[in-house]
Amino acid sequence: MPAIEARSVSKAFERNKPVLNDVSLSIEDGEMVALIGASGSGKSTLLRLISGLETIDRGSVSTISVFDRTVQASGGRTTEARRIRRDVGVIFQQFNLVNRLSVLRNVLAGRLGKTPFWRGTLGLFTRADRIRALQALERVGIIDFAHRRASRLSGGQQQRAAIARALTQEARLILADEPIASLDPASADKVMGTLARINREDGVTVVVSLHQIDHAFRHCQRIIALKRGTLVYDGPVSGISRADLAALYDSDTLSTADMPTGPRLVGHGGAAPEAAPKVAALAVANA
Ligand SMILES: Nc1ncnc2c1ncn2[C@@H]1O[C@H](COP(=O)(O)OP(=O)(O)OP(=O)(O)O)[C@@H](O)[C@H]1O
Repeated sequence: MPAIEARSVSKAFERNKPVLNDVSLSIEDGEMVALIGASGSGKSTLLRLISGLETIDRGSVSTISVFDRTVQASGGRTTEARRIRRDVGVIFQQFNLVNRLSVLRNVLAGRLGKTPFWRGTLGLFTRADRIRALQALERVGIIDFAHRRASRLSGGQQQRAAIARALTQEARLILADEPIASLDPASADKVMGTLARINREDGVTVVVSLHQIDHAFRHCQRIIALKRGTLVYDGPVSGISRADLAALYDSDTLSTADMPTGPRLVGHGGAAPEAAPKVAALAVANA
């Protein structure tokens, strides 16, 4: 079953200014996919549409399904979208934790979708939920900070707390929108390594938008590239070249640090995409 199925997705915030233009893609359960593209290419918008945080254009033929349940259709969010969100963990660049609450309380928020409303508002989580949250904190390596205020964690630690929240939620799909954009290289490595491990060990599908292409090469098996709202590449990381990347970013000065020198993949449990890569489209979009 595909984790995500998007058909002819278009989105415009202003009339005649499409931010996404007829984007179709299918991501299998268990894949770890990097979403890349220059600033403003539509990565966040696509992730927000998949998670149901944004709505497709009214009257458009776009459809988006998550685990075979329709999130967007007939020009709007479906009534199911809210329920589907229980299976989807969303991680943003700006660590979306509640600063004044403890790390543990933030992580327990992952249980809210599965907790009766009155219990959740009073913070009355079950013992099983607390154990689950502590186990998640242990897995992401920040159990020692469980009772610390979220605001007192470093950016990388906050991002790992957000991953622990998704684990506690038992998310089957994690959508991470530039989760390492504001982190130093070592913290970025830890966050990406944590996402890759969860993907590998738990089979959680991960779609992560990135500006740091080297991380896409190191941790992901498949790349989907957007250029000015159009999907221009969808295929294995091994199928994308320096020239393709230069075309994608309109740059002939890509840093060598952006390209891998060794093996491109680290151990990964996801399924390989079968669709032929659409490298040719890059040249067209760049023309
Ligand atoms: N709520 C909004 N209202 C109006 N325009 C928006 C809104 N959200 C995004 N946009 C516009 O849509 C375009 C795509 O934005 P988006 O954030 O999806 O790109 P991105 O590829 O994620 O960029 P970045 O890498 O800089 O985060 C941009 O031109 C942006 O200004």
